[in-house]
Amino acid sequence: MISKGFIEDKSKTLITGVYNDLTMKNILITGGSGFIGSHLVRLMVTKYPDYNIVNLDKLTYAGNPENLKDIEDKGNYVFERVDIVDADAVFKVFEKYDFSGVIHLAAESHVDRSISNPNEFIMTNVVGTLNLLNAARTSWGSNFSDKVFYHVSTDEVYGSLGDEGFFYEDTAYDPRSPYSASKASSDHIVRAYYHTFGMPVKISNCSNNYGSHQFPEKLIPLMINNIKKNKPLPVYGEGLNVRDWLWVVDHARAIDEIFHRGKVGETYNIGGHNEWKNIDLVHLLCDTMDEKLGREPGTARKLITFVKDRAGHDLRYAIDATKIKNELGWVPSVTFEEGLSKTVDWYLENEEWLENVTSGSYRNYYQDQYQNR
Ligand SMILES: Cc1cn([C@H]2C[C@H](O)[C@@H](COP(=O)(O)OP(=O)(O)O[C@H]3O[C@H](CO)[C@@H](O)[C@H](O)[C@H]3O)O2)c(=O)[nH]c1=O
Repeated sequence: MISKGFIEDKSKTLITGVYNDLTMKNILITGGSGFIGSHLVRLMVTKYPDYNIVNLDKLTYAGNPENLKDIEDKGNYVFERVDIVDADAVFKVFEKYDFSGVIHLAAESHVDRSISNPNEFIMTNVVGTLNLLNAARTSWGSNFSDKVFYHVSTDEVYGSLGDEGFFYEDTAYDPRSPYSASKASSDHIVRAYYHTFGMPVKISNCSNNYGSHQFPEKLIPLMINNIKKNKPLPVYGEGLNVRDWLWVVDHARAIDEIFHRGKVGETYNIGGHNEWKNIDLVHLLCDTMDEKLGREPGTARKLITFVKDRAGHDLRYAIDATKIKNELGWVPSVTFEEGLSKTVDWYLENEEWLENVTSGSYRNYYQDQYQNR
């Protein structure tokens, strides 16, 4: 084991050189301060005390270490504030730690933001992924034994479905937003490093996630926040678009399975088989919130406001998750009703978190704290 002092004195790790204890695997998780990333870091730190989990995160508006407050003092957790677009900084982290595995989640993820600012998505999602692949390749040389580079991706790479059918692992890519095009590009680059350089890669493509710690720009936390504050509930177009919702903790469980037991060079689709038209989901949220807040039934529904549709709005996503079920035995652990109820409770109990992320105060606090590192 690494001596306690070595871990606790984080400043020491900066000058000690390669952080390498042969009894402890160093695993890099990028984007670990974000929504899905923080759930994965929590799972890995808790479930695998013999792993040293290094969370590399830039701390954008959507990520803050506050999300990991409950585990940040664990001896097997380290935080590195790094922008994956900065190739030198990424190389330095790979020099400092001897990683046996990389789980790459860091990404710009909001479709609407990708429409107003595509460049940032290409830089972070495409160039950032390339920088990580290059750093891993340099660090690992040609010795790939027991190494894994795992790219966590989205079902949006497959494009838009009509009223019928599902996305399968071999569905042709047809990304239609700058966000999904950037994720499709990074998937292709990851696969290219497998075919060209023999890098042991894995990819998963997951459907829409919901749960605690999701930035309230995404549909579910945005609606919860607005219902609480009696603000309008903006439903794009006629609300007929369909999404396949999965509890974020179940996504983290799936990533754990794929990372440890998935086949190298393969893709796994992850989804909850839980399709909802946006308007039906918003109705469910309204009714759930009315009940939990002790309001008159029908109160929240009056806040629904149909607004201009998203440009190029994909109609429907639906995942066929047979492969991960048959190969790895993964199935969701909760029903949508259970997961949604837990989620609503969390946002109602964590008002301060919601206020701080929307005002940016966590971000400012942590950015000041880490700016000289
Ligand atoms: C924010 C917002 C969204 N919508 C609609 C647009 C979509 O049809 C649906 C869900 O929107 P979003 O929560 O933005 O999620 P969506 O665009 O589906 O993409 C999500 O799901 C993807 C996986 O499918 C992830 O890769 C993305 O990172 C994630 O953002 O709700 C509204 O009607 N009103 C809203 O205010």
